[in-house]
Amino acid sequence: MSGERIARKVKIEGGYLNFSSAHFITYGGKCERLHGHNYGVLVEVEGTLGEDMLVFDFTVLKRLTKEICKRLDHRFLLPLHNPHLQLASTEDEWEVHFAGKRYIFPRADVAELPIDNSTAERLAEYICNELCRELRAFNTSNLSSIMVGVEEAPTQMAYYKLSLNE
Ligand SMILES: Nc1nc2c(c(=O)[nH]1)N=C([C@H](O)[C@H](O)COP(=O)(O)OP(=O)(O)OP(=O)(O)O)CN2
Repeated sequence: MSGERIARKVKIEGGYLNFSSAHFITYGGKCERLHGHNYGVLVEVEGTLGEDMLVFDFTVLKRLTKEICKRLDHRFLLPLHNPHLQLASTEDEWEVHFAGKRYIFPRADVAELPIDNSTAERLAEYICNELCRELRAFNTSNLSSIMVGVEEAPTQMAYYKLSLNE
């Protein structure tokens, strides 16, 4: 039905939409200890019915999201733009300083993220932006928004929602 004014939503969650990563955030002038989370990811896409009566193909959305999760899985999440961390790199390693602490990470074990802190909020934003970049290869003219949720633990989740086609 063309000119449809009803908003619809598709959602993908669970399964392999997860990543297990190490991180620490800085907050309140402090830096957490290095620790890990089994992060869960959900994606919601809103829009009208497009071709074949789909808002967007679940299977494509899952594949794209899984690929992004895979790039984060079993890595240290390094926020490249954290003003409280001093970073230095060589071809093989990242060196991270905070006050008296110094970490050395093999480069192959690091996900280099263009964010200022590896909070669930920023991770949701990062994944959402990555997903939008991947979606440029598809017809998304019927979509109005995309939202990504990142769950640090079953009790705590952060969401980021982006309006599309504005
Ligand atoms: N809004 C947000 N708040 C907090 C975030 C975040 O990303 N967004 N992150 C953290 C820390 O990363 C912290 O590691 C959260 O882990 P958690 O296991 O919940 O910490 P606790 O040890 O305090 O919780 P327990 O339930 O006792 O394990 C903090 N806040």
